[in-house]
Amino acid sequence: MASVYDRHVDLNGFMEGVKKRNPGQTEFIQAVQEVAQDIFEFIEDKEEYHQAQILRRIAEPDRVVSFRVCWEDDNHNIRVQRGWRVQCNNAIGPYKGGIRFHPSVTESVLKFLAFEQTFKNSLTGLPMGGGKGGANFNPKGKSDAEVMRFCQSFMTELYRHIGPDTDVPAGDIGVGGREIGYMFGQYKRIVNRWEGVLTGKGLEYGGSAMRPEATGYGAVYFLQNMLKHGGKDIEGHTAVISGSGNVATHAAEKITQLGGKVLTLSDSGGFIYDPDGIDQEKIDWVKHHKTHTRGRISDYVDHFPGASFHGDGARPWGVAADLALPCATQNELNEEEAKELVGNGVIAVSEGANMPTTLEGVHVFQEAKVMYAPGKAANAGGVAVSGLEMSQNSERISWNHGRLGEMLTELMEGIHGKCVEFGDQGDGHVDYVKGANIAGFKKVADAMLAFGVV
Ligand SMILES: NC(=O)C1=CN([C@@H]2O[C@H](COP(=O)(O)OP(=O)(O)OC[C@H]3O[C@@H](n4cnc5c(N)ncnc54)[C@H](OP(=O)(O)O)[C@@H]3O)[C@@H](O)[C@H]2O)C=CC1
Ligand SMILES: O=C(O)CCC(=O)C(=O)O
Repeated sequence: MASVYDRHVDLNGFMEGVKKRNPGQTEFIQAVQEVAQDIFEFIEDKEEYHQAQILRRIAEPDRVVSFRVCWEDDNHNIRVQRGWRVQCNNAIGPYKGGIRFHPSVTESVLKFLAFEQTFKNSLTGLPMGGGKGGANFNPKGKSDAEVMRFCQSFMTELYRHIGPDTDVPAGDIGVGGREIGYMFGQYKRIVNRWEGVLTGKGLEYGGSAMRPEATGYGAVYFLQNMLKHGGKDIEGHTAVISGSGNVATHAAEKITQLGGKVLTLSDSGGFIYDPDGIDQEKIDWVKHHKTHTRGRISDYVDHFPGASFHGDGARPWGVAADLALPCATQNELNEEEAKELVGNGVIAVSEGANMPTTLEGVHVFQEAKVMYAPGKAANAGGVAVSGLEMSQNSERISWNHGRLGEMLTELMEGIHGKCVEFGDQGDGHVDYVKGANIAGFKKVADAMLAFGVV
């Protein structure tokens, strides 16, 4: 059997090695598999990448830090959670990527996210490496005081592993403005320095205008670029969106602003279908309900009676629409659901979430030649605006909403262009998965080559 160090090891041999070294880490293995198939094709005749074992090295995080997070709930019970920071690759800049608080968080989930982030951050063109962190803590149902105590305890360990030129975390599922505030306050208290160590901060203390909107808006700008490339537009088209958090609500807002009609939103309890369209007033209600009241999407139908709620964790992919934007979580759109979307005539899919489509689902979109944008390209607007927040903090300046909006639009156009450059199939179709994987890989790989064996 070929060794993983063999120049001629094939994709299967490589993946066997990944599986052996990461037993049971299904999400991480899935993310590596999705990238490896394109990279193997790309490096076929590029001896330098083989000799330097670049892909093998990128698929091994620089380090995984795991730690205990101990905190006290409102009833004075001592609670123990596990926290992690996965620092995947810092070849092109400090580690950068969000923090997720959700009961489903495992080392495998964070390793997949940090691996994806490495390629995504490279695609932005900004100097940011890839990392991700989090804890198996569920903020749902917790009081503000409990969330604060948890965040402070989490940062009391995390602070020693991060820094403005080392690793700059941000938000993700379960981590929004409130959590970033508590974590930033604790970091500042411990190190006695104000520095841009987190992004997604409040505007009052060094945050960037446009960061809350950036991921959702960016996913729609990417969609707009794809449609334009195919001679189409968002205006007059219907869209199904999953999730009802930061990414989903801002994606819905931008689709609506551009003349599209959003039919669905969801959460882990199920989805709402509103045949009249989820307009700005309804989106504002959802934003407030999820962020401030911290309620459920099912409550939507009590306020907007034209809509229906489909419970038991149902997902919206059976609703016929022209556009689909999965914006909730990983593996939330499977092969059957992809077939259903294709059967209903979906034109384009833009992933606001990270790896929301299973590998089998991706193949369905690819075979049907649907315009399909993987998360690492489509949702890169969030981290790109985080990169701009880092620049603003370093320079002690602040750009306004309008300027940042222009920069986000340009950045998404640039990412789309890179995907086309490496993913153009020559028959008018663009394989955006391949384009994103190769463009993201090449920059990181070339930087690693420059460093020698480190
Ligand atoms: N925030 C950002 O800037 C970026 C986020 N992303 C990705 O976008 C996705 C959404 O993140 P974000 O909007 O920030 O997170 P939020 O916490 O704001 O919202 C998450 C949404 O997804 C739903 N959800 C979470 N887990 C599940 C699940 N297991 N099944 C069904 N629904 C679920 C939540 O429902 P419920 O309330 O029931 O939990 C909620 O509606 C994630 O994949 C994230 O990694 C990507 C790039 C940047
Ligand atoms: O803004 C950031 O640094 C992180 C965003 C993120 O976690 C992501 O792109 O998945």
